[in-house]
Amino acid sequence: MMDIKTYNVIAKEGLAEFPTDLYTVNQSQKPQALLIRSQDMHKTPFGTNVLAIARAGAGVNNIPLVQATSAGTVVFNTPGSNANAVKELVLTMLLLASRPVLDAIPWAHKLGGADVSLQTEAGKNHFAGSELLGKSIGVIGLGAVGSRVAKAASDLGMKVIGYDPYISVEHAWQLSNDIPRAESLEDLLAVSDFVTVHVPYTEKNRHLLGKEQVEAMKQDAVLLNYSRSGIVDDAAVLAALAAGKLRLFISDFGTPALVSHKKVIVTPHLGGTTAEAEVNGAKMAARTLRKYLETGNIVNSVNFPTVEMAFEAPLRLTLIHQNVPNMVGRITTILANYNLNIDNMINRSREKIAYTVIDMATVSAEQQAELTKELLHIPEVIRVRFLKNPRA
Ligand SMILES: NC(=O)c1ccc[n+]([C@@H]2O[C@H](COP(=O)([O-])OP(=O)(O)OC[C@H]3O[C@@H](n4cnc5c(N)ncnc54)[C@H](O)[C@@H]3O)[C@@H](O)[C@H]2O)c1
Ligand SMILES: O=C(O)CC[C@@H](O)C(=O)O
Repeated sequence: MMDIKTYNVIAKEGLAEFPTDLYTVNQSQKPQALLIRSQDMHKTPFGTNVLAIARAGAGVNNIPLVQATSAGTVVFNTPGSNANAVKELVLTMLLLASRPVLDAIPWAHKLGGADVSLQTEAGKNHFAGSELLGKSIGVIGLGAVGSRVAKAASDLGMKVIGYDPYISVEHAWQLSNDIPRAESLEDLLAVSDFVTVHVPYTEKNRHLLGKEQVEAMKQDAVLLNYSRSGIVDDAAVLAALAAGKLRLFISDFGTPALVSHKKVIVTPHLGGTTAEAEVNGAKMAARTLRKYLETGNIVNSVNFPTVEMAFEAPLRLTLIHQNVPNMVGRITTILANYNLNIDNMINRSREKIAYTVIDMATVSAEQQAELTKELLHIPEVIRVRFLKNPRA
């Protein structure tokens, strides 16, 4: 039995992916894996018993990746699982930024008496808005969310300009050729009536939109942050608003200064919060965890290489080790000393970490224990697991 510990609200459809004959959920003090959403794992200690952490969602800045990697804990996310939800909320906010319905609705509900329609016609011009058609929007980050926002804005008749110097081949293919790419962030900021940012939070992206970038924006531009707190320098935006620059700042990440400001609209980290996205993310996270725990295969990891090898032999040995020369040689020498024949093998690395998967015929539990001990004796080996193939 393996135990999965959850943090935050995880959709029941995701938890149902764990068969009860193989898994328990939240039953052990030493779980094999964690399934989380926004839980701050920088402040939540987890032991080396944790083989993997799956984040149902995109952003992984809530997880100490360097610490997890050196402990041999594989971290996964669920790319794209909530991208449509974020896209739809960004569209909602673009429309709300253009049509003052948030003020108009309470006004309309206060009207009374026999002449509601007369009062309506007399007062409605206070709530005249503008249209998105023909306005320009700069989309920073053209991944799962940004590429969808760019397409939807273009479908609404907006002039879209994108910026993503690190775009993946997959997302580049998805993006229409009609959407021009800015050479630099400054080029995008100079021409955009709306600027929306969809990049991950990393040290490099901290204050990607800082004082200089806010100053480079159009006088009446609207800035949206549905990425992460810290990617936009909120203080720089507040200073700009105080100086009469920018029409509106819309953020999914409130602070005391933001929530009390008249030219700021805050949503409570709602971008990925729809019933559909929560189910998508939880199911995807659970399936990714099961794949790793049961077969050792790694997909959608943010700190380990992708490794997929069909599990056909009776037994699989997986090793997490430092990415240094001659590891495979040292590992296979130990196996040869036990006279073990290798059926299939794969070795992949990512930065400082490497992962080796070796398929072989069955060996006894005793021999597995001996081998594990001996392999862990190699100083650069971090974790050793034997997995039994249930179908062999
Ligand atoms: N508000 C929410 O609830 C919510 C929901 C989903 C995602 N997010 C946030 O949005 C981020 C993006 O999500 P995604 O699913 O699109 O991720 P993604 O990985 O598919 O896309 C991110 C894109 O940003 C690009 N990028 C990175 N740094 C950049 C930079 N400096 N300039 C321009 N482009 C840059 C990458 O090349 C990539 O294409 C997540 O990391 C997460 O923090 C928030
Ligand atoms: O779990 C959530 O509700 C938010 C997820 C979102 O911020 C993400 O990064 O995917």
